[in-house]
Amino acid sequence: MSYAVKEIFYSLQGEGRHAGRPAVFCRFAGCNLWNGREHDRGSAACNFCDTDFVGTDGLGGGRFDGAAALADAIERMWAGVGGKRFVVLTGGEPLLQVDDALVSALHEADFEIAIETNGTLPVQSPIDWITVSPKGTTKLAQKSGNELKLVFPQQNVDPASFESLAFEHFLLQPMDGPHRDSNMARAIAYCLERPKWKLSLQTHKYMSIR
Ligand SMILES: C[S@@+](CC[C@H](N)C(=O)[O-])C[C@H]1O[C@@H](n2cnc3c(N)ncnc32)[C@H](O)[C@@H]1O
Ligand SMILES: Nc1nc2[nH]cc(C(=O)O)c2c(=O)[nH]1
Ligand code: SF4
Ligand SMILES: [Mg+2]
Repeated sequence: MSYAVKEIFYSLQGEGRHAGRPAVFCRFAGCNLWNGREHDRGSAACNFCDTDFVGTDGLGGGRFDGAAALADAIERMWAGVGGKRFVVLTGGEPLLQVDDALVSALHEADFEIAIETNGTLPVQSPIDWITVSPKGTTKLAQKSGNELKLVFPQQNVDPASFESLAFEHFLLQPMDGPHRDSNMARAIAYCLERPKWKLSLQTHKYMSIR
């Protein structure tokens, strides 16, 4: 299997229950809910994406011929001493490319593996931490995991409709963009009213790190 990767970088996990934890981010190129072109954003199934996932031209990006080569590149980015190594597979939509061979190679290299997925494709490999972030009215294929992290608010999406799914944590993440401040206020109000939900901030944006 050959993998198309936009970028690989070492940073702090900014979001969710692992916020603040050092991690290597592997951002896969391509997504099934948007082609990444601004021209087509309005008609895409996911239209609020904050990420450039097109191509393989980012720092540490490229085409990797096989799981060993990609796991090596990820391992080279890890800069921590001691502690458990942690990698976040993201994108774009990582489940378009992640397979058993890569997950095995990363476990061999002593990484705990997290994934950030839109949930439209099932997780089929033994990943250690699954974050599902549902998008609009798309059909969820992955209905269990560690955290369900809903970008809020979204048109025609009621957080309560996810509450019966098998996740350990239910998180609302204010939608970044032109209405970020009012989205934050609405997310706070929602969590105060329905304590099953906790707030997830994109803390890396406040820290001005990647
Ligand atoms: C860029 S996505 C990549 C992974 C996967 N495609 C997904 O959507 O979960 C990484 C995370 O950023 C979140 N995200 C994307 N755009 C956002 C925005 N404008 N405001 C807040 N969170 C956003 C996504 O919901 C997801 O949890
Ligand atoms: N620091 C940092 N944390 C993140 N958590 C999820 C991210 C993503 O884009 O998937 C992300 C990201 O891009 N940067
Ligand atoms: S599903 Fe994820 S990567 Fe794809 S457009 Fe939406 S937020 Fe961006
Ligand atoms: Mg991001």
